[in-house]
Amino acid sequence: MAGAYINTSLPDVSDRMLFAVPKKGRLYDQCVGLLSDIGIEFNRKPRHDIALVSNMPIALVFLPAADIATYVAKGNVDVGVTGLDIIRESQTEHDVAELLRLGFGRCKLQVQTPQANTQVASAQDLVGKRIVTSFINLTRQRFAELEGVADPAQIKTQVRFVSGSVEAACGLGLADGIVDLVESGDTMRAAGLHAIDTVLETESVLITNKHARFPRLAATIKQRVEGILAARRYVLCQYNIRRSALESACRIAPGRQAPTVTPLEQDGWVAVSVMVEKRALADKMDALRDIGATDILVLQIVNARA
Ligand SMILES: Nc1ncnc2c1ncn2[C@@H]1O[C@H](COP(=O)(O)OP(=O)(O)OP(=O)(O)O)[C@@H](O)[C@H]1O
Ligand SMILES: O=P(O)(O)OC[C@H]1O[C@H](OP(=O)(O)OP(=O)(O)O)[C@H](O)[C@@H]1O
Repeated sequence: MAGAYINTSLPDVSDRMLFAVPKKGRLYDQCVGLLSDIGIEFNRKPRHDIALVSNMPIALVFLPAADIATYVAKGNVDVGVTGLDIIRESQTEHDVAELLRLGFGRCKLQVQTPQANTQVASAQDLVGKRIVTSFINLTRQRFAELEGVADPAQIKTQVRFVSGSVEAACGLGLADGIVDLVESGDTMRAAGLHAIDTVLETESVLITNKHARFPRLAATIKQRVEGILAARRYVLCQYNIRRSALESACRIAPGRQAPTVTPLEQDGWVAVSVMVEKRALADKMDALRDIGATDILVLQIVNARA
């Protein structure tokens, strides 16, 4: 077997589901935090890109975020976490199944141009000009739309690939515009650029190969992640209210499925327990108070299952 060799320092992963995780960069900390929250225990040795999970038949494979969609699509790994932008750019959306949007790594892929260049007010004004980006496929698709051309290979806009520091391209005179990710906008503004078009809104996604070898395990991971996402998004709100006001209270805070209602020892009163979205909590508490709810308590949810 030419080229084949056995590396005895690599763990045997043949019976394990391979789970790809970004090895560094913007998604790394959030992914590792999520793994811990869903009860995945592992010990990653320094400079090792494979770590065996000690309490589940899973091996974590630490890979560049930009390559994960392709590895999952080709079946080199079974499941993975990466950005929607990467899935679309690597044109793997038909070969991977999206299990779950994860709510972190949220940003926009935007067309940007120097603020000082008043000749360019919209992306249409960049048609036929020079664009620099790490997202050549998505950029060509967007300019094909703007140019009214069916085939992105036929566009007249010149799209050139760079692997990083995209924002420097206009200042260096290499481009009339760039297409890159924007979250806070700090990097864009520091480079004297502003956004004139949004190509894609992205966030991180849990994906699996369409012919996954471990569908039950992948479903378990999905279910656990859903529980953690729900726990992060909701709190448990408990209050007492007169039974006569219960219907109004349930309209204010209907919960995910329905509130749990328990009779109180005090005649005509009930205790209610309901999941409430954190972002709406203060308004809901005010509204419940206004219709006579008392002893309104808010409890943190550590984990959940639907
Ligand atoms: N500013 C940002 N805010 C939120 N999410 C981001 C941001 N930048 C990138 N991402 C998301 O994280 C993914 C990986 O981006 P990142 O810049 O970490 O790439 P990387 O090249 O793997 O890491 P590095 O830049 O350290 O080499 C992106 O494809 C995108 O989905
Ligand atoms: O709008 P902001 O909050 O400033 O974020 C945008 C920046 O984040 C990403 O780069 P990152 O910092 O991850 O480094 P990279 O250029 O090495 O990928 C992206 O490529 C932008 O440069």
